Amino acid sequence: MSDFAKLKQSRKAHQKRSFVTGDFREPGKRESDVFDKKSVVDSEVSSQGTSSSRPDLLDIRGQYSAIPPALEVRVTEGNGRGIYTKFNRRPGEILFSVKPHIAALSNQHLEEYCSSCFAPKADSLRRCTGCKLLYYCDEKCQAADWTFHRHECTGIQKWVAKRPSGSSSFPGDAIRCLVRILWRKQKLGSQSVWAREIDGMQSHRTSLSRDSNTHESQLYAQLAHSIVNFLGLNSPQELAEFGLNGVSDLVDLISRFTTNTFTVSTPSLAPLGSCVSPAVALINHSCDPNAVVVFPRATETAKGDEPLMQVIALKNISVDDEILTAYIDTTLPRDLRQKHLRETYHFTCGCNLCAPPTDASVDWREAMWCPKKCGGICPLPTEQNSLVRCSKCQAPVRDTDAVLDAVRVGQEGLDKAEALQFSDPEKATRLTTNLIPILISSGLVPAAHPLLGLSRLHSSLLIAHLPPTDPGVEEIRSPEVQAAHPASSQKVSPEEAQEALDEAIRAARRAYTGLSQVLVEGHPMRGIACAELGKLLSVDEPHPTHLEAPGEGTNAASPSLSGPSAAATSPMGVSMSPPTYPPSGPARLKLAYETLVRARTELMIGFGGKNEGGEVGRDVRNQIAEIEKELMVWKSGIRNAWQDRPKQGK
Ligand SMILES: C[S@@+](CC[C@H](N)C(=O)[O-])C[C@H]1O[C@@H](n2cnc3c(N)ncnc32)[C@H](O)[C@@H]1O
Repeated sequence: MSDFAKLKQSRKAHQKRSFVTGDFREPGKRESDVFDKKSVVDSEVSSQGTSSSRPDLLDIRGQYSAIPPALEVRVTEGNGRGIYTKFNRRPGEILFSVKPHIAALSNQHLEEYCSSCFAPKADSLRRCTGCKLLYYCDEKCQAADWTFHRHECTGIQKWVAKRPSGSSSFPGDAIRCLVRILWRKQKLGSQSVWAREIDGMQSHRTSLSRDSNTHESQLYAQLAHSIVNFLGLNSPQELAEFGLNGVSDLVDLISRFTTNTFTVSTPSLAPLGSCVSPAVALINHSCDPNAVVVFPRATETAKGDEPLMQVIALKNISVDDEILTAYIDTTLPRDLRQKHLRETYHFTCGCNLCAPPTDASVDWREAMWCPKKCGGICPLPTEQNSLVRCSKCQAPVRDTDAVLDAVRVGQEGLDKAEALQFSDPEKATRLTTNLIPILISSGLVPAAHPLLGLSRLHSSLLIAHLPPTDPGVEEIRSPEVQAAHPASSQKVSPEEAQEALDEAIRAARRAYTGLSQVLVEGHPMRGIACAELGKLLSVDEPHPTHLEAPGEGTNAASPSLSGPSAAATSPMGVSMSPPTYPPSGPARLKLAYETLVRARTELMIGFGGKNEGGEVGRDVRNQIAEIEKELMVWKSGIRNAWQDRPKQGK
């Protein structure tokens, strides 16, 4: 076997085609979606009652020891407590690290991840013999979680015995987190630092709607009902043994949870479950954050400290500046962000991105290209404002109704495709495939909503269902897929597999381009999207359609994401096809290399320089080293072929 074939084989052996283990989300995003919104239960929770039992904001005796001395808690009017830095900070700096007070995996991940350290299953996990629901790496992990699981284990067994026959439901991660809090508080006492930190978290009980039909009221009722059930109580009065005096205290607990919970994610940002850290929860929100919360799984972290949460600086932060993270998906347009923040967090964001738009500034989240193609952008028309112009050449957008229609259809399609992505991925892919060209031809920029959402979903669906490109590997679809889609049961030809890969690359590039227009360099979502693109580009390099001169495609320094900079005619006088994306041969390998180098730079910020960009950053580093060796082999091969070419006139 040639050196090159060996290198290529070793790269392929090491690589999966994706770094991402599922769809990826805003890091640390606190989602109301973590709760099951489907069933609405009978018990109605009163939002009335005495004023919030929140202790004095500044009374933090002995609490928050997880916050390092370089940071401090300050109170401002309107925003309550927040965390400020006493020193200047650089992008990629780890501001603080903490193990959450409470964490729980979501049900769909229970068999794939350890319920104590949240590590993915390596060979096998060991199941708890009591509840037969939670799994652990080993006895050590089980022992570490026993403090929290002891009562939960019996609770789950009772729940299973009581549930209606045929139902496979288990209490979800939100309920298990809430009930773990109650058992822990009962054990440690309500005056313990641990319990005071939990009770000191912001509650919005007194601002909850009194209308029992709102989504929030129904969610609260459902959670309250499930907590009482899971604890095996007959009525809310029995909550007294957990230090809760009646329904209003229970509503306070739920409000603290919904306002302060975080989504635990994999190092590639796929959501895994929920967690609560009162120290990290002191950080206030901005739609243009200067820091981010991630779970990078650093190599030097002891297993017992996982899942370790880290707050990482995304920008330069000056002394006395407030540390601000984003609670919601900041790629969304202003109205949707404001709606989410009001509904879940009960405040109106006053950050610079939320300030009313001016004529001079156009937000890429709500923009389209100039109709005259001058290179400028225009605000997207809305029902209220259909007279929009290019901010550069002032050309007006004429057919605003068509743009409005495309955006509306795109939003409906995105909602549908998101709902179908796991139950019927083929239908979801058809929706994204059909809608993206409509929005592009209407002039939306890659970052505009809902084009960016559709592009991200499309990319993750294509990556998740890529056929193998290696002709030596025969793929056969599962009997379920064959039964559901007989037409798709034939073997995939190498050409079809190659086209599917190229299509996934184009989709990943569109998603990364959109994210780059609205998120700062180093934002973890950008880093992961760039790593995904680099990884796809490095899966395979189809044979080049022409022979390149040495240096033509293999060593250009500028990282181009817009395709190869191929000349119109090759040095050998052979007419070349116009530049296409993605390129083939060594140009593709070179592009993969440049994209991965860029991804590493981004990941070193978003997941911390000291963490070497987290687990994905370290994978990317290894992949870069392998591609470097391959590029050397390509270069010397091309040089030899160039030197051996038949000379003209001879
Ligand atoms: C996770 S807590 C943050 C810490 C909180 N300030 C405290 O004192 O506990 C979230 C709550 O803080 C407040 N908050 C966070 N960011 C804010 C902002 N940018 N403007 C106004 N209030 C904010 C809101 O009441 C929100 O529900």
